[in-house]
Amino acid sequence: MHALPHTIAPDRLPDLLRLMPKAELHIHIEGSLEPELIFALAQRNGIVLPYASVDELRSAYAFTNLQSFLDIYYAGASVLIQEQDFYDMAHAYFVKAAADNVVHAELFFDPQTHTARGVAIETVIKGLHRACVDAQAELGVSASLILCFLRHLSEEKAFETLEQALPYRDKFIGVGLDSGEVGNPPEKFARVFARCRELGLHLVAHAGEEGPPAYIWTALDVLKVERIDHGVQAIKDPALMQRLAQDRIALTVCPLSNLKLCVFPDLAQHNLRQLLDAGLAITINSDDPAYFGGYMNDNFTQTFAAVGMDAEHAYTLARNSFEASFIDKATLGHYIGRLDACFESFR
Ligand SMILES: Nc1ncnc2[nH]cnc12
Ligand SMILES: [Zn+2]
Repeated sequence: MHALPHTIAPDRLPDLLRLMPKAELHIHIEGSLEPELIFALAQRNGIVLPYASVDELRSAYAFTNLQSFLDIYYAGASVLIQEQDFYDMAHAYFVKAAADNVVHAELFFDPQTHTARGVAIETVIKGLHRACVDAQAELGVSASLILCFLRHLSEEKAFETLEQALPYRDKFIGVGLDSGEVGNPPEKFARVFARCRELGLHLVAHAGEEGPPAYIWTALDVLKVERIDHGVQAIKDPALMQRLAQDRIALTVCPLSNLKLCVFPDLAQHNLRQLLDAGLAITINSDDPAYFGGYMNDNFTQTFAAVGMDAEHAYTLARNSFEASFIDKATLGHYIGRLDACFESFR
């Protein structure tokens, strides 16, 4: 039975958005590294940063597009050396996620950002995985890992990374595709995604963040992904909109990220509500919260205020986040039950 969210008074909407259980499906764990932790890890590892202070680093966070962000994001990740560093980063994220009533999270990580600096993939995966296990035990947050290939690098490098990761196959549930989109279409990674599919891994890809609808089509038809990360450019292609709606392909949309990377000039002009009202399986996510000025509840409350959505939209977005996740049927039923109970308590 569905809850009846439309009976909830509008002035209670911000509380509802904050308190409702939700899943986060698009978070780059390296993008959760706050400036304070960057400085603490730099000190712990004897690394000299090209910034004098936390404030100076934070003031460099003024981006004009995806690449201007990626340059500073990869530099920030250079302080991650030991397994404990990866653990501490992910643990800090889980504490923030739990405070936002995120009850399930699927974390992207970029192994090539670390292996290129001589950090073993074992160090990366073991640190992150231990934090996932502890998130469940300490915070009641279920979590899993999705390994992302950097699309500005070659498919051969992606294959090498997959080989290095396979001894830890039980510690990640899928693969994704991220980094600079334009000029690096999904089909560049056709063979490595086919191999990951044979291995039974879940498949997702960033597509249509800055890149054209054609990249969303090839992510679906060539890579055979189960979700599209971002995907907001789909609005330009009615046939694609129809395909996404019909096949219930979820889009993991990240409103504050799109704002900070100038995909939309302001939040009021974000197309999330149009995509949702067109029947697409839209979810709200934070992408790189330490860089874009907000975690999950900031994304929800600011987007709702800017585009004028109601409790019905809130319910649909939270429900979509669970239905689009890679959790098993029993856990899905449990989380939907908690979501319905939350909405009932607001009536
Ligand atoms: N928004 C984004 N797009 C592509 N690659 C990313 N890596 C981290 N954040 C990203
Ligand atoms: Zn992303």
